[in-house]
Amino acid sequence: MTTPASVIVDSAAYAQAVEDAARAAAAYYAGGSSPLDDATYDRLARGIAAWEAEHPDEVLPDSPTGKVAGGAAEGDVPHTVPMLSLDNVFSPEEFLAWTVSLARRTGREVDRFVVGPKLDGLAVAARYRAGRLTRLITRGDGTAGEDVSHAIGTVEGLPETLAEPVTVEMRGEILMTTAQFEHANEVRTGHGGQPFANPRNAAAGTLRARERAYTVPMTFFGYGMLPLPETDAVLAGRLDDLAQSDLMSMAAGLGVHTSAGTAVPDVVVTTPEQVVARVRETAALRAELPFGIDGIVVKADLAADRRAAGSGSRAPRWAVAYKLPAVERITRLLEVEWNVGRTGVIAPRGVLEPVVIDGSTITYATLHNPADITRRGLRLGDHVMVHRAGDVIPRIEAPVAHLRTGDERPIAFPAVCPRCGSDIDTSQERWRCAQGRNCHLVASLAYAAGRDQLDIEGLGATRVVQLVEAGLVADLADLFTLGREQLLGLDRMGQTSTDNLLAALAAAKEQPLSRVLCALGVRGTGRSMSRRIARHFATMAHIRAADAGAMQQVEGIGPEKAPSIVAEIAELAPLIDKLAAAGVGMTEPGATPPPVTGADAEEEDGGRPLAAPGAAGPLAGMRVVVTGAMTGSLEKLSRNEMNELVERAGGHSSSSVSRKTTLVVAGEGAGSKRAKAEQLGIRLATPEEFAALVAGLLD
Ligand SMILES: NC(=O)c1ccc[n+]([C@@H]2O[C@H](COP(=O)([O-])OP(=O)(O)OC[C@H]3O[C@@H](n4cnc5c(N)ncnc54)[C@H](O)[C@@H]3O)[C@@H](O)[C@H]2O)c1
Ligand SMILES: [Zn+2]
Repeated sequence: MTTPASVIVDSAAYAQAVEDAARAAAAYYAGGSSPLDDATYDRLARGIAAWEAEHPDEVLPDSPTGKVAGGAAEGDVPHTVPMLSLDNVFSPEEFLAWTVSLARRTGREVDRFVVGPKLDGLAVAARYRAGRLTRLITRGDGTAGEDVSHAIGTVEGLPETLAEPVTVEMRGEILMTTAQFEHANEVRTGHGGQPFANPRNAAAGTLRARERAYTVPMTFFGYGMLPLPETDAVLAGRLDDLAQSDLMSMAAGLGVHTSAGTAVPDVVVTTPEQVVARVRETAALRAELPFGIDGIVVKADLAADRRAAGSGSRAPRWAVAYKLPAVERITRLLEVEWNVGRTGVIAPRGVLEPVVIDGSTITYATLHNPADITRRGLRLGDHVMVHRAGDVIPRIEAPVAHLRTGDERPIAFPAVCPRCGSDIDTSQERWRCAQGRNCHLVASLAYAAGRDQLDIEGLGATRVVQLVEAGLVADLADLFTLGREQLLGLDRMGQTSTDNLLAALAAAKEQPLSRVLCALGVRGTGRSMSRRIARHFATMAHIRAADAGAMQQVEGIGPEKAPSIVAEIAELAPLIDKLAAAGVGMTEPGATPPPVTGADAEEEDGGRPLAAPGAAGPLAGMRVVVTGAMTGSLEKLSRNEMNELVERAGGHSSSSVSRKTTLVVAGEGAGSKRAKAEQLGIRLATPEEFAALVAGLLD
């Protein structure tokens, strides 16, 4: 898979692209955050190169094409041997083609390859004189780099003295491990700074910063060693002749950190097929590595092969980077959702503008906890760097602060548990519902007691919490066996409130099946779906006997929903039994059970079409929408109760007006729905007219 190129259509677009690329690369190499993610930058760079190939006379001097670091970095300390970039391949085919063209150029096959991780940091040259680290230099433009010796002593794996007093230059990558990155961001934001977008960025920024009130550690991985002009001739000769793999063993022996101790050490193989196999192994390990890699580097191992291949001005010909798909993209943070886990942990989750990372569309990313959001300084609407590797949950790293428009909004933290409404324990970084594991129970009981379900007056969230905490209620059915004495024993429960609650519970037992079903909170069945199921089956026994096929006979339940509803009802069997035993109603007044269906039944009645359920009543076959404020005898009815009334009268209630709608009950203040009904020529009724229509069903 090659990164597609941006398409550049004319000179003006080309000039703009060059400017954008130069600005991005300057930020990227300086450790500021680039406005582009790597995939976007690479697409732009390829577009630029493609346009230049067609218009060689119009190439601008600032073009990144063919330059180390895209021409965006520089320095004033000359390198003894240029520090180059690497050419890229993206597939086994491209890699094989690379080996073939290399063999053609050198007139020989490469004998041995060394295959290792392409570490995602920045290249440095570390000069050791008589075994002491004297100078640290960045890659810069490849011929000269920047002196960053001030960082000596803060880079793990890059010792200040070697095991032997040799004069050599170590080359390698400086990066931050994931743990170092997290630490660095904590320290940095603790000092009032903006968090870094990702570990690479953090390493680049940290390495170049000269004066800072704090130091944060980084890690070095050596991948090259060469003589300096002062190196004695014997050693210089040896270094020039050693295989890459032997050089690295020697570096490790001198005390320098290399990939050797990691899960993806450099390995020596002899065939291109073995290289490809190793690439696959490394890619599979990527997500679990404690440091970032953006590919695999393949090098000719033997000095003779390297000499024969030589180098171009931008990259050596004896090595190539097998790139892995980018794991980071920049997208926007649209919302933050707060989800309560099984143990009551309240975790924020970012809703993203969908973005494709490594072939999957990502719409959510974890945000850890509120403190983390504060630390990262995130706001809604921010552009954020999103990281996703393998099956690991995508995470938001940091806002790309300079892309802010001023329209970003602060992220609101919940004041009470978003599920059950209880207090939140904020004493730890991970917030928890004060109800802990009982949160779910409190939430489901409060829901069941709600006005549109069992309508148990006096049983709000606070009272539910009290009952649960006192250990009196462990499920919905326990409510109906509560005794007077038990209730009186609770705080703030006097005679009157106890009597009222007991009366409300007794009344709840008389609720129709539709409300009991709704109170059970079966996933995918809200108020209107519960009503349809209850009217269709008429009794709980019929609902429980229904298989997925029978469940699909209910309007609005398709082949996807039916099995999960059936399964959940089966799961709820013990609770339903307990409710029935406590005297809770299990029938829907006015509904008749469907005739027996299934193979047997069909034979018996010769395939006769089933009678449409609930087809009787003044509104039989009608689709009714209720809108505006109800008045007169309907004044006290909630919207849910109105819908119930419509369905008891044999109609079908709906919340939006369409061509299928047959009647719109428009009360005071009815707006757009009324207008739409008029426009479509649908019959309108005032609340009074409607009340007359269903008079027989009103108390
Ligand atoms: N987001 C942006 O705005 C932006 C801008 C510029 C460049 N970039 C990214 O930078 C990359 C190209 O940059 P580049 O030319 O600096 O590097 P490169 O990816 O072409 O590879 C060369 C570098 O690989 C490194 N490397 C890691 N492990 C190595 C190993 N085992 N052996 C040898 N070298 C190893 C060295 O630092 C070396 O300099 C692209 O991925 C591009 O997307 C991004
Ligand atoms: Zn809760």
